[in-house]
Amino acid sequence: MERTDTVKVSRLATGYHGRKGDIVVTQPFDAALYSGELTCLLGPNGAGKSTLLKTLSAFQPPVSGDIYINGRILSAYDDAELARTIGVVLTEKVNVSSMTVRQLVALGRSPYTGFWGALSHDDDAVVAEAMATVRIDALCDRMVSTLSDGERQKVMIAKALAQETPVIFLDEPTAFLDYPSKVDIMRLLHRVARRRDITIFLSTHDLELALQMADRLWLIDKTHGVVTGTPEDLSLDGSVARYFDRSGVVFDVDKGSFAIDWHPDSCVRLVGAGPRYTMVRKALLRNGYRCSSDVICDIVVEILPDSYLVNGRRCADIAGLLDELTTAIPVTE
Ligand SMILES: Nc1ncnc2c1ncn2[C@@H]1O[C@H](COP(=O)(O)OP(=O)(O)OP(=O)(O)O)[C@@H](O)[C@H]1O
Repeated sequence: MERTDTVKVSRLATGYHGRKGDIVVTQPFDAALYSGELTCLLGPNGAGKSTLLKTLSAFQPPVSGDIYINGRILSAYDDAELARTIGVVLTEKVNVSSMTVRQLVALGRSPYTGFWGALSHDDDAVVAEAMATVRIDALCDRMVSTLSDGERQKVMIAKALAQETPVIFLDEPTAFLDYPSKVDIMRLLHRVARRRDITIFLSTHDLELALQMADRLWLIDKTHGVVTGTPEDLSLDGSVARYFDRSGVVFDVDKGSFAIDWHPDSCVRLVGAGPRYTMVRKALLRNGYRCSSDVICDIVVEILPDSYLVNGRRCADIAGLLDELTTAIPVTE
């Protein structure tokens, strides 16, 4: 499938109009979003993610620069055209307590329905398909007020799909969800972008998930502005580390993920292999011990088939091993 740069920004600066002049949140940058791709916008609190999404959705004007959607400048779109071009899913809980799931998803058809908003058979089919895509068919007659946060988030995504726009923007769709639900939503959006060849752009704080699941990232912060690229290119060129390394957290480019920088001050010779080796090393690191199988240390931990040895004393599990460590008598070699 051919990739099209559906959304293009040129020397775009975002921000607000203050009494003393413009407050620039993001300095001018160029970037693009592509059809068939899921792009994630990542950055620390206050970096300007919501401001950028609101600007791209035409809820507020740019401080400077231009936004083009399907080759046409955004400011030339009227409200009706915008509603058929961009679907927007915000995080705020919608106040639709007296509505069923099906009725809420059907609101996505309002850019196409007449003055009275009556749905044609075709509209009904689009609503049913949107609910099926997001796998919420079973919820269709439930009142929206009775849904869990994750279920409601899926309903809002189905509403955006029913709107049949080539572009969908979502502000933190994975906020407040448990980890499996976050994965579920991201996987769903990734699949929908591919299958329907639409452009999906979302802001998130779920860095690890975005690194795994996004086709492309936009990284944003107040110091560096915006950089864009595949998660892999941005990992390799140091951008991910530059945007997110903090004291105590380091980006491990070999694993493509972040790790806590523990600064261990003691060492343990750890003898063994496999998943229990990995788990013991993890527990020891958290308790201030650097582990290696080939160093000479006062403390030796051995992983046996059914237990652990700490300087020759047997422990049944890792909790016992940690207790034993506090009283371990140094070995003499
Ligand atoms: N209406 C406003 N007028 C002036 N400044 C604003 C306004 N709204 C937000 N800001 C400022 O713009 C900056 C970016 O805010 P924004 O909400 O876009 O960040 P964000 O990256 O979405 O943050 P978070 O991750 O915390 O949601 C912040 O410094 C914020 O205080």
